[in-house]
Amino acid sequence: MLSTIVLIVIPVLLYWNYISRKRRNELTSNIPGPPAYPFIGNLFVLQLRSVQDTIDFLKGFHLKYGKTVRLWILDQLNFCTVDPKLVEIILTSPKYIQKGSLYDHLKVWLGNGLLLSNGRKWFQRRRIITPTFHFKILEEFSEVMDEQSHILVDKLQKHSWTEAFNIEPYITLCALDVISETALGTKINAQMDPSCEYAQAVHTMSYIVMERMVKPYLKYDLIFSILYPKMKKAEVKASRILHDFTEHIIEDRRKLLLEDIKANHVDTDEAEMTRKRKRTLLDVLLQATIQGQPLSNNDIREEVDTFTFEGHDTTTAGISFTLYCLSRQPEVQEKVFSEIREVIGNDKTKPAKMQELQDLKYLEIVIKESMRLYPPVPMIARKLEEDIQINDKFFPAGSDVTIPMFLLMRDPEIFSDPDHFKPERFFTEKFSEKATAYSYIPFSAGPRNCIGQKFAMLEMKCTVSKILRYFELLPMGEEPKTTANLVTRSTNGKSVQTWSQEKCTPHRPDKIIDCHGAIPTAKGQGQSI
Ligand code: HEM
Repeated sequence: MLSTIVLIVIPVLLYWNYISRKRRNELTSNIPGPPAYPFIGNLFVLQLRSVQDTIDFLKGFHLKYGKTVRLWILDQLNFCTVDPKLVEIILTSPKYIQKGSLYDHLKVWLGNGLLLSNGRKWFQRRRIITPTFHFKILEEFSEVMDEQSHILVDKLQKHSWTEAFNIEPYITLCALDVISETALGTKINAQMDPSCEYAQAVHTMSYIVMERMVKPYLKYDLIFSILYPKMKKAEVKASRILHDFTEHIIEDRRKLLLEDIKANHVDTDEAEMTRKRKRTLLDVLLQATIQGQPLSNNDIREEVDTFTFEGHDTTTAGISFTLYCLSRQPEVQEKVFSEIREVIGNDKTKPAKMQELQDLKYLEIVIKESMRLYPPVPMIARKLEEDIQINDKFFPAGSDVTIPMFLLMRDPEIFSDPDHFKPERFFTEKFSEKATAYSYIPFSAGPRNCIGQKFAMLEMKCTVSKILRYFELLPMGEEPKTTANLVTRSTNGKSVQTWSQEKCTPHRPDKIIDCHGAIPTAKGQGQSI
């Protein structure tokens, strides 16, 4: 009986699979890619890869097959592209704003927040949230950034003059403190208490999401629960901790806001709110209405969770890779340090003002160059809602298109000497011209670009400049082994050695040069990163 069923069912499924792919296969046959098997497609090629070697794996793929590669994952047609023309069409058109299946695993945590929502919901939320990044509000946020980076340098003091260490965990906690205070209006003090439940849950959740992302068969909850029961349990626990935490804060803040309004301390006028206390993303959402209706706690929670996720791991990657690059490039570090002293002054305890941070133009291109080599968001993906035809190439609606940023931004046709850290290229090279503008997109581009990019730049500048005001970074410790995780990470951290600037006299440039002259030489110094 069983064999009869197998004999009938398998050929039927094979035939159905052949028919369902046939048209798409024919239409896209001129786009190269590895041979696909019935049913599974290229699943095995992908699933055998660990998170660690995603970068090398995709690099190899593009070297072998060209700028756009075709892949089948089960019945899903995928394209992986570093072709700026296709990237431009996808990112700039409001027709292609739906996210690819790559993001599905984030839903457990982020629900349908701004990063994952589509259509009308996304449009309305984007409109509500955009004012949170108003200049005036950012100015207040920069005070929080300064305070938190001050705690950070205190924590780093213990490493000064000792040995190379991984700076990333310190930056993570600082970034988490910044985002919770600015988005939620709540201090979680992660830097003072790294074992705090919330920080741990964020860490666990990020790890699990990425594990599921690189193993496409774990997309199905049932298979995930059967194959990885412990991980499933950890996912449920972490998501409960994260959701409970934000829900409590929303409740408390809603009560506070209502009490304030009752007591007439606050009127609903925006300017008045801003004047009385620091306005947070949560306040914006609590006061927002859509067609006269306030947002529910659940609606607000998904947005707040999205900000916590998007707003701390990304900036951590941006800051810690910049610090690593600076530690390996003493001349660049020297220039940044001089600029900081010129703009902010010699008193390192003085908080940096927002305008001063904006005036750090050289530091800005250093951060941009670091993000080119190590894009904090390693890849983005879209699901095509309509067909795309470019010359003889056809991309059918329903396909997923993935854009690996770390390959796009190292294209030798666009960037001279692409694997080298050369911040000055942002002054001299012409890749910002229209034709190649879509080759440098660490914050993505078009209608779904990063809403927090000004915030991110401010935080990165604030933290990096604060660290450099206190420490010189030495090129010690292992070179990072980069991997495309949810954000770009290094499997062995980002090692640097800090050397207290106290040892130099900030008022005496000759002394500074003496200090820099004492930098121990290390493997990789001045070499390609
Ligand atoms: C160096 C830091 C950052 C980088 C490189 C970065 C990069 C990106 C990229 C590439 C996207 C587009 C994702 C996609 O198309 O799938 C994005 C979206 C987004 N980012 Fe950022 N981001 C950073 C920091 C931040 C911060 C600090 C916040 C919040 C405070 C934030 C909030 C968001 C949100 C909410 C979206 C979704 C926007 C939408 O779909 O409308 N990001 N980010």
